[in-house]
Amino acid sequence: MMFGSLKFMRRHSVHPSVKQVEKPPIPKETCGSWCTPDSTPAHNTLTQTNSNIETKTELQEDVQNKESIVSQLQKVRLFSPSPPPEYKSDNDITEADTELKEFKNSKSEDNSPEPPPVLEDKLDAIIETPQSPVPVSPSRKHKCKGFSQLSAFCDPFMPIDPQGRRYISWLLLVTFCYSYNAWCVALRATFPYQTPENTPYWMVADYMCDIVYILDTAFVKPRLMFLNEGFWVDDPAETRKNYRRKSQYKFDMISLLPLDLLYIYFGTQKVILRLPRLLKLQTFWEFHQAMDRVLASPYVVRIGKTLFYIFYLIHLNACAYYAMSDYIGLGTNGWVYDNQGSAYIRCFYFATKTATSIGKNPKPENTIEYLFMTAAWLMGVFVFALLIGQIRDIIATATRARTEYRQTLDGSSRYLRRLNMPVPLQRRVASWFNYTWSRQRCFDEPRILNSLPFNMKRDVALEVHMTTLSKVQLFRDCSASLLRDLVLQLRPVCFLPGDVVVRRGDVGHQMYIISSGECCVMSQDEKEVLATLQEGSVFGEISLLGIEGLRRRTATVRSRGYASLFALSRNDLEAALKHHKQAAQVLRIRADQIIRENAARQAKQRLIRLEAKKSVSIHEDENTVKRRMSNTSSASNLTLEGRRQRSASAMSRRRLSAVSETGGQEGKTKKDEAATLAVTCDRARTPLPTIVLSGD
Ligand SMILES: Nc1ncnc2c1ncn2[C@@H]1O[C@@H]2COP(=O)(O)O[C@H]2[C@H]1O
Repeated sequence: MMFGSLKFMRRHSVHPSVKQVEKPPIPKETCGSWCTPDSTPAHNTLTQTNSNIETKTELQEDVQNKESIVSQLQKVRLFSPSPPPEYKSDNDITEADTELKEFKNSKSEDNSPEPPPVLEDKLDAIIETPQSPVPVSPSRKHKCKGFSQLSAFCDPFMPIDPQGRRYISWLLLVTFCYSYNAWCVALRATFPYQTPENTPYWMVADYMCDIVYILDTAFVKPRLMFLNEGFWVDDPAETRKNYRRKSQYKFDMISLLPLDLLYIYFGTQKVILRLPRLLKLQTFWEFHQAMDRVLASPYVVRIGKTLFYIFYLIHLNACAYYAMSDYIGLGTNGWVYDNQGSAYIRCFYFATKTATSIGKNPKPENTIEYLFMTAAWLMGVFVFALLIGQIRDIIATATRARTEYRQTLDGSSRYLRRLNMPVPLQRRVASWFNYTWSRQRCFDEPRILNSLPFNMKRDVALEVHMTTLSKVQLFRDCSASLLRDLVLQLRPVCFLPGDVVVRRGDVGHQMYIISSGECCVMSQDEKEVLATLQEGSVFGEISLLGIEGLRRRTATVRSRGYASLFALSRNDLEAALKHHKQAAQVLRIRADQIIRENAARQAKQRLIRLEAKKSVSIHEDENTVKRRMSNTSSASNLTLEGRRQRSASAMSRRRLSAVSETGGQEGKTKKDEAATLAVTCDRARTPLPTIVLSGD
């Protein structure tokens, strides 16, 4: 019980504005921030002493100690409940900064056994969907340990991932063997290319392909894992059963029929006996589907497959033409092949002419030739339709995004011209389109994402924006669930060089995270750059935090070059911070630090201005006194004492007038100026009022 309460104290932050309600201890990783007491000096004190606590009284004393330390630390925070002690020097202004560093250091010094995970590690846990159907089965993981992936692939008892690279490489080999059979069986069956001399070479090639077929049917396909109601099944008995249930298994078995044994009766010239090998067509399709999935530009695969079909049909046509010519008699009439030149090339040429209806075809002279030509032309129509239709589809799909971009750009240019917009503005719009296109390659990202289920959408967004988000300090310091909650609310926006992202004095509606590029925080007069923010930096949050008197932008922020940012709306931020108090604290501390720095900077600038004016007026006074003294040196009736008094009064009059002049220029008297300065300095030193986030 006692240690339970101790644990509880160690793991929970003591927020003065929040009434403490006893909750069960939360797991360590959910507290992984430098804002939790785990990393505070209070926590260290507590952990050092807790081993000595044995009685209830000691425990209570320790709790009091801890609370006093925590309250001291919190006095300098924005969310301090009570007025702070007096600040003795300007160094106090940077105290928030030091405090942040201390907290970070104390985190590293913390004796906690588990260091907080870095964001990249956290992201692995955030993305819940498996990245590939590689089995999650622990048994498989265990079996794979110590073996190379290749040996695992060769192991006849290991299941195979159907989307793994090894399997796709294997499919490539089977597809190659299939293509060899598909082309060579027809070629050797019709053309006289298989002679008794080269038959052994052909047969070696044939049987090597047959070995690949056998290995595929006996050892690879039966080990393929499959999805059963969303679970990957990698049990060898089950995968084997699954393969045998498929029609593919039957075709694969028929394709292996050893009809070649009939060579004994018919001779090795009867290559047509290998025709069943062409039934392994499903593996050919499977390979193309797999390539379509894994390649960055699947259009290449699709075009390749279409061309394969077209050439294959023309090849079959060429084989049929030669067979027909051979049957009628080579060179016996004007239509048949005249047995001149390379037989295959001449016949392929004829078949291409017929299929594409390009060029003059020889006139058929008998019924059988007419029938052949009719069939060839019909096939030609089909080939043409297939070729044009498929290629058009593929190209249209490949360039659809670019076409849409062109249309949008043209539409916007026409619209701006019709409204007679200034040319520079038109150029800026075009420039924005170009930049956005070059960055995102699409304008309808939300539409694509919206077609996915919520979890998948979130995982896709996390993956896409992973590089940028892993650099955001806020997400590093807070729990990973904050990132999960926010990632879908982030809206990508682009800015051109010099664009104002937020303007000082405007009402804040969004905060920003820099995805790429740089943004400059400008001083009040926009002449000085206060800070240059880079990739992963967050800005524009102060006016969203609901700080009394700071609901408008505190500074102007401009993009330096092209900048890609993520915008997060006030409502989305508030909704997230309602559930992530830790993130709210991080933002408040950062806001506190920035406000103090800005206030200190302004106070210093005013002081410098005032000092400069003072020295100018004193200089002027001295000159005037000297002039007067020289003018009135002849007037001996004045005593030395009288002159001094007059000079002093003149000097004070001049000072006063100088100050009132300054006041006139700036709409303030010197008194006002001094008072403002005092207030500013005071503000810079004293903590700002408690931030009230709506929903807190
Ligand atoms: N000195 C500074 N250094 C870094 N960022 C600043 C500084 N001053 C203001 N900002 C940021 O600029 C933003 C302007 O809009 P906000 O006031 O909403 O939030 C502000 C801060 O995020």
